[in-house]
Order: sequence, then C-alpha cells, then structure tokens
Amino acid sequence: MGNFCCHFEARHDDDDENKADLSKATIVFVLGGPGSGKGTQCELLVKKYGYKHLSAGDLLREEVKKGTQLGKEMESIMKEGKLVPTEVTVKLLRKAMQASSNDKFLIDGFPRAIDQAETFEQDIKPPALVLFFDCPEEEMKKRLLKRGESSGRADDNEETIVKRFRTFLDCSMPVIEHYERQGKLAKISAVPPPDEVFVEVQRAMDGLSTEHGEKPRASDHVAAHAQGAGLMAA
Ligand SMILES: Nc1ncnc2c1ncn2[C@@H]1O[C@H](COP(=O)(O)OP(=O)(O)O)[C@@H](O)[C@H]1O
Ligand SMILES: O=c1ccn([C@@H]2O[C@H](COP(=O)(O)OP(=O)(O)O)[C@@H](O)[C@H]2O)c(=O)[nH]1
Repeated sequence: MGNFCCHFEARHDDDDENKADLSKATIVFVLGGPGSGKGTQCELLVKKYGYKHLSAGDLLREEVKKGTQLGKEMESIMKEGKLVPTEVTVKLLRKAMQASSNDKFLIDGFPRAIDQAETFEQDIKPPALVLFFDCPEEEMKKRLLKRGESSGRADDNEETIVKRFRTFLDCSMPVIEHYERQGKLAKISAVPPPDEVFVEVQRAMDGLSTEHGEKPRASDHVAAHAQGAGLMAA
C-alpha cells in the first residue's frame, strides 16, 4: 500500500507572510470524515455566530479551476483522495483570512495531517476550539454518493471515496487525537439530522468566547477547556 499521507515537493513562497494581522483572530477548526457534514454545520454556524467560513477543499478547487500547472497537480492528488502539500493549503488559507474583514474563522476540512496542524499553528495561530463530527463510514459513503449526483465533484465517486476514507484514518485521525489530548476537542455525533447536530455544536460554541470580551453563554466541558486556553472572558 502506498503512503496516503504523502506529498509532492513543497514550494516555498513567502511573499504574503503577515502573522501580525491574524494575531487577534479566533480560529475554530471544523473536522470530520468526508461527508460527515462539516460544510452543512458551517453554514448554520455562519448564520448564528457570524464567523467567516473558509473551506480548504473549496479554496483548492478554486485553484484547480484556474487550470495552472499547480492546479493540475492538485487535481490529480485530490482525485486520488490524497493530501495537497501543506504549504499550498496554508498559503491559500492565510491569504483568504487576511483578505477578510472578519476576525473569527471556521477553518473547514483542515488540518488533515499532523504536519498541517503544526505548520498552521506556527504560521498563523493555534485554534481556540476544534469541532469533530463523528460519523460511521457507511453513513458518510451514502451521503457522498447522494451528493455526487449533483455536486459535480471529481472525488464524490465510489473509488475515490474509499481512498478518502483511508487518508482520513491514516492521516487525519491523529490530528483529532492530538487536539483531544490538548483538551480542545468537541466530539459531536454527526448521525442525527443537521438541526439536531447543530444543538450540540451550539453547546460547544457557547462555551467559547472571543478575545474581544464576548460573554460565554453556557458552561460545559468545552468551556472548561477554553478557559485553560485563556479564552474565557474574565
Ligand atoms: N446530519 C446530516 N444528516 C443527513 N445528511 C446530512 C447531514 N449533514 C449533511 N448531510 C448531507 O450529507 C452530504 C455531505 O455533507 P457536507 O456538509 O457536504 O459534508 P462535508 O463538508 O463534511 O463533506 C450533503 O449532501 C449534506 O446535505
Ligand atoms: O486541507 C485540505 C483539504 C482538502 N484537501 C483535498 O481536498 C479533498 C476534498 O476535501 P473537502 O474538505 O472539500 O471534502 P470532504 O472530503 O471533507 O468531503 C480532500 O480529499 C483532499 O484531497 C487537501 O488536500 N487538504
């Protein structure tokens, strides 16, 4: 079996590095297997909490659409269900964050490997909270095949779905475990209907306050973790 976490050689391009602009940002990573419902929950989160939603997959697909050489390489990696090099994704995310007037970000579908988490934290900032949507593979597969009927996505097909699951288990589950050890993880079952999942999402979010002095609304285990990370209002 090949290495599903493998990357091609990284390109270094630091022209738009600017850590300072994002130093006050509040970052929530939104993680879960392919088709677990990350994008669906992010839409609800944007409406209720006013975060800027940045999907790493959408940013990559926009680059692919440009038809550049890099875009072509990325397209073939994504069709194989593997991961685009960390530097490429972090750069796209940083640019999109800097272009936004918002200072609260939902980073959807990233980081998907430990090195990605490390790079993002060093280049930008650690997350305040990590939402993890837990969903059995059979359910995710059913959702992805249904989505594939209309999504037009080159990776929503049975062959690529199996590869994406493999990448998720091999590369992304260690990221989930990493943040669980740090006490930043809110693990939420993604099996119930979206509105029911969102009830649990709100419980996690309401435990979090930004560094701009918003009052936390609920106390739960995530609130306690956020306090540990210095995020709760005094
Ligand atoms: N809780 C849910 N129950 C049933 N279907 C869902 C649920 N959440 C999302 N879906 C559907 O499953 C598919 C994948 O959801 P999506 O939010 O695109 O997942 P992801 O961003 O994790 O790939 C979509 O077609 C979506 O409408
Ligand atoms: O940080 C990322 C996010 C996505 N991808 C690629 O983009 C694909 C689609 O990811 P997305 O989050 O859009 O969809 P999901 O698989 O979660 O449904 C993945 O399988 C990867 O090939 C990547 O390489 N790095």
